[in-house]
Amino acid sequence: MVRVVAIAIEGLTKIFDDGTVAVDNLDLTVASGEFMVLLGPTGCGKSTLLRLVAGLDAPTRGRVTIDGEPVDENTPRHHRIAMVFHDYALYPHLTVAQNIGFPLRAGAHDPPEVAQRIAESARHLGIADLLNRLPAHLSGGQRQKVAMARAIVRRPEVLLLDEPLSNVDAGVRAELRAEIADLADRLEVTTLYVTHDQAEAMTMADRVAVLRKGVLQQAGPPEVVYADPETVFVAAFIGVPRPALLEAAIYADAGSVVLDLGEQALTLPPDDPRTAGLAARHTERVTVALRADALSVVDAPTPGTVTLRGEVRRVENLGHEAIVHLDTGGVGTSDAFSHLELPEPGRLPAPPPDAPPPPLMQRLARLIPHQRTEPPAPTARTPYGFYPVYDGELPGEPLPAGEVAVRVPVAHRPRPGDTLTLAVDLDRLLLFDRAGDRIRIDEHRIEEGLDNYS
Ligand SMILES: Nc1ncnc2c1ncn2[C@@H]1O[C@H](COP(=O)(O)OP(=O)(O)OP(=O)(O)O)[C@@H](O)[C@H]1O
Repeated sequence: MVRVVAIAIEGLTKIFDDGTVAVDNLDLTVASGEFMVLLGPTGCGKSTLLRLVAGLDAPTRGRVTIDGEPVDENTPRHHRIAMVFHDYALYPHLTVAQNIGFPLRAGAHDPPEVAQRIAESARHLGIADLLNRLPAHLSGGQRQKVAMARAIVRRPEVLLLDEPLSNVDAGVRAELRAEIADLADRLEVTTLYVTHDQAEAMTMADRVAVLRKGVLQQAGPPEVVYADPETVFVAAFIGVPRPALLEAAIYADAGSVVLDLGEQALTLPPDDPRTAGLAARHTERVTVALRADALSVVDAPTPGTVTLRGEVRRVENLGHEAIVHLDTGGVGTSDAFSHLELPEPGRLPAPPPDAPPPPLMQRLARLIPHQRTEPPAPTARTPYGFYPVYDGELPGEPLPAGEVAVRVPVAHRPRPGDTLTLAVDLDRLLLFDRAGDRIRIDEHRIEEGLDNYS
């Protein structure tokens, strides 16, 4: 079934008077009945975006339409939109029933209908037995349910939720997550849900939109943003434990490709399409993202398997499994290079000095011989790989050694100091360029193929 686009956000930009760019040229559509989660770190513009969708603030550029009708500051109480904030904002002197019925007070509803709507909303949230209580006599979870009941009492078509569970106890949060997602589904209401909690995003969303500094990084189903991230930021922001981000240099020679991590290298199998795709990036510096599920402990390297060695630093016993953290001797990608840095409060930082050159310059750069011997002698190795780091890229302080994490059965957990061999699943090996964008090896191969025909 083709879903109708309920919310269309086009070229939306919000620049505050002090110059803060809170939302930056954002395009996003939310289908009718869809549960879309806006996910990102604090200050990335989630709340600002929600307020623009609600018509509470005016955008600097761009527009929002709901079912084709523009939303603007003249329609802040758009009758089809309901919003819930994290602080519940209940009236302390009103009972639960009066709080839920509050949005109907000025409407054209007669008292029996109001009572019926309040009862219906309370039933949806499972709080029908609390109707005569005052908010002070409710738990945090119950208060949030009252706020939700109040939001749905007008039977909105669009529900905007701004971190509604952030003030609720951790224990109740998981339960409420499921209830809210289930409620939105039953009511077939189009929902935009803001959170910085990836567990919330992954468990509740039909699609997750990941924001960084006001810029949309990626929107897609939870399993896609997890397994197929478009930027290093998305890869690093989603997943527990966080993936290891390691500096690497690509070295291609006579059909084989090596991802050099410094103290050790991943030698990719020749004749593999992924190897062919990477060969064109000979000498390029990249970030390798390795999630725990891209790694598995093996007894010893076997032919055809790509392996890493690591020394066990820490073992976290979670009862059902253990997470083993190993030092591979690799170099962790610094914040400045990984594009993971959080915005300074109130202001976006200037673009990093190592912002990528335009594509033509990148191509030309590959043609410029770098200072190295060919083939690289072991002495040419740096902590970053075979090739010396290019000018101006080395930070003053040495970077921490790159740790990777792997899951093992508790019964087979190693001890700190043990050395393990890890097989790397090449299908889950994620590579990113210096701009933080995903290197899609197959696409690159197609591009190269086209080049050959031009
Ligand atoms: N009225 C304002 N004037 C100036 N800057 C503002 C204003 N409101 C928000 N900002 C800034 O805009 C950026 C985005 O803020 P916003 O509240 O949308 O982020 P957020 O992702 O919702 O953060 P959080 O998760 O902490 O609520 C931040 O840098 C914030 O400091």
